[in-house]
Amino acid sequence: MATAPRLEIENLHCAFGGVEVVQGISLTVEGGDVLCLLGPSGCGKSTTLRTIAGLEDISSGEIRIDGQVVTRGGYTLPPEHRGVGLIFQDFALFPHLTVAENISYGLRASRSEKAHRVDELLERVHLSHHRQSYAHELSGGEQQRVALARALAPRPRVMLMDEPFSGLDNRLRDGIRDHTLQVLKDEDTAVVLVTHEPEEAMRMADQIALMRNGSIVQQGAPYNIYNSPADRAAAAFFSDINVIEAVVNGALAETPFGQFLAPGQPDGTKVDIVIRPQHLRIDFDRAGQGPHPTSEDGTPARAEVIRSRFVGKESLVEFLVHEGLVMTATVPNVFLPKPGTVMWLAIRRDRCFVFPRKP
Ligand SMILES: Nc1ncnc2c1ncn2[C@@H]1O[C@H](COP(=O)(O)OP(=O)(O)OP(=O)(O)O)[C@@H](O)[C@H]1O
Repeated sequence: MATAPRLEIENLHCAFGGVEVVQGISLTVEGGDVLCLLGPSGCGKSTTLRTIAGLEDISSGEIRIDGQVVTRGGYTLPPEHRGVGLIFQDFALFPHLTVAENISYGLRASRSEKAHRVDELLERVHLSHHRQSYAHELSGGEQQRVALARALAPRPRVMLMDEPFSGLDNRLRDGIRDHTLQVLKDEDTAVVLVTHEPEEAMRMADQIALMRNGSIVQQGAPYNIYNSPADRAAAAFFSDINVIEAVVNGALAETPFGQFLAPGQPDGTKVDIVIRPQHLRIDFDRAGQGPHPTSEDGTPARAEVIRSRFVGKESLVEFLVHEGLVMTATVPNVFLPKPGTVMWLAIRRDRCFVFPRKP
């Protein structure tokens, strides 16, 4: 018989004072997998997480862990019986307990089993030398690792993490994220991680659920979400975008970069053609001529440099294509053409998206 997924959420609704903030969310997470709830502030990420923990009542829907119903309209298994671990932004360590005591605090086991589990986790989070330290003697990163070990100690079936890295120093964050991910994978727990940072979601997630206004607008592996966004806003959530506005005529949208296919869109439909700055190609002007059109890049358009800036690994060059259409290209390394320089821009056809415009 096939085993049930570690965590299943079915058509979850949750409201505060009659206002629905979670509107029909369904999700599945397997053991050892990380699902990131990603979205702007107020879209309902934390509320969803809190319903999984059993800290928030739902209006309707169902939550199951290893096939066992933990929340259903009118029934809620108390948080302590769900087998879930929680890590929030403030690690909330007990200041009067040592690192080892913090980790063993929630463990219900014999003294020797506790000692064994604490040793194992201290090793896993590289803090064996700090077992007798107190929270105030640890750096932010070390405190985060104690919080992780403490949440993992009872071997939770599901780990819930709400912006767990946002209080950490920028320079440390990447290393701590990678290490945390490794520890979570080794423990085979199913992880739901809330974040509003796309880079964090891309780095940590096996699956991203992109949320907006209480609903999931798109769900998939980071690569797929980035490369096949569901709509203009989904594309814009992950990077700056360029948008060319056009109107459909005969299933085609006419632009300065040639025609784009708009299959299934009736004549007169307004569409947005979306392209990320790194997918514009730049070429030099040769006596008023640009490069030849190709099937890969379509027709190039003449454009004038407005501004160029070097921002570290790459340069940002802003172009005026025509009145009302400004486009930005990113170019690796240093490329700083002067304002007024005439160049030619082309769009990588395999990297652009055509979306009907939303009102
Ligand atoms: N206990 C509550 N009572 C009333 N409204 C609430 C409560 N908790 C959350 N909300 C509202 O529900 C909506 C969703 O909040 P939630 O915290 O889930 O969003 P979020 O996506 O996690 O945002 P953030 O990233 O800012 O934490 C918000 O409009 C918020 O004001």
